[in-house]
Amino acid sequence: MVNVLRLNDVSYVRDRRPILDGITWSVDDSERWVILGPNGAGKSTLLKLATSADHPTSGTVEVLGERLGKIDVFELRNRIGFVSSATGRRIPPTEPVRDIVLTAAYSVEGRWNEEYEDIDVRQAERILEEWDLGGYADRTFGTLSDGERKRALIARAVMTDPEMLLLDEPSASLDLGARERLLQMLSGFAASPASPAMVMVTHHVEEVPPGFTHVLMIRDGAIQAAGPIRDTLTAANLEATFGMPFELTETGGRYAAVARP
Ligand SMILES: Nc1ncnc2c1ncn2[C@@H]1O[C@H](COP(=O)(O)OP(=O)(O)OP(=O)(O)O)[C@@H](O)[C@H]1O
Repeated sequence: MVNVLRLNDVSYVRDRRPILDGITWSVDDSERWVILGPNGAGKSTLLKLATSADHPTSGTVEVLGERLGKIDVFELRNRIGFVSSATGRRIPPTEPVRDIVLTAAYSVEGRWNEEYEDIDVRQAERILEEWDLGGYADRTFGTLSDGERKRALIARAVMTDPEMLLLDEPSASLDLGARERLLQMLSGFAASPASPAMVMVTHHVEEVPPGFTHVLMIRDGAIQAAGPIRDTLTAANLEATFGMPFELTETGGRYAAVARP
């Protein structure tokens, strides 16, 4: 097992307010984590540190074995796949889906006059098929549905064979069918030993893909619970995290929660 992310007593303070408070957490390459918590809990801020886009106010963050503040973060970022609504906004709407994936190999958004290697073109074709986008390669990003866009962004993120894949609410705004399709794909991807470590932020236990191994539950910037999903994703921990009692059920690796009357 190789450690890909390690936070030690991390705090992140803005406007004198602790947004993350005393977070100690680590992720190994074989693990697939879900970060669960209410709006404003600090989930995206945690991912921002994991992508090396920002530094903690105190404590230490090690990403892929490198301590933030001591290394060239641009080199590091090429080894991390990251999908969020913000990454989607950076893609030009006129960009064909094939190029969205292909340009990741060259760390650019929007094709210019680059010459692509055959090996990259073949890899992009393979990944497009894998994420069920083979028939969309010539379509432009602006013409895709939300579900297709999410898959295109994930395909782009995995194009560089990242050592860690970070997904910030990938199924937000998807209809039931698109959500289920995406969860099946994430679940299949998570099951492969060749896949990188994964960390996925969500608000909903229904969006936990089967096969994800661990859960980190946060509220007001502090960890409420963290550990293997089957021991940690409990009604008691949900109550501590979301501040109300829930009935939690699990069927075939899928979770559902409703408020307890
Ligand atoms: N740079 C900043 N300056 C001031 N406040 C910030 C900054 N970044 C985040 N915050 C605040 O920190 C809190 C946590 O934000 P964050 O986006 O990490 O939460 P989240 O758990 O991802 O929320 P959501 O589920 O709603 O996306 C929020 O109240 C947000 O307004």
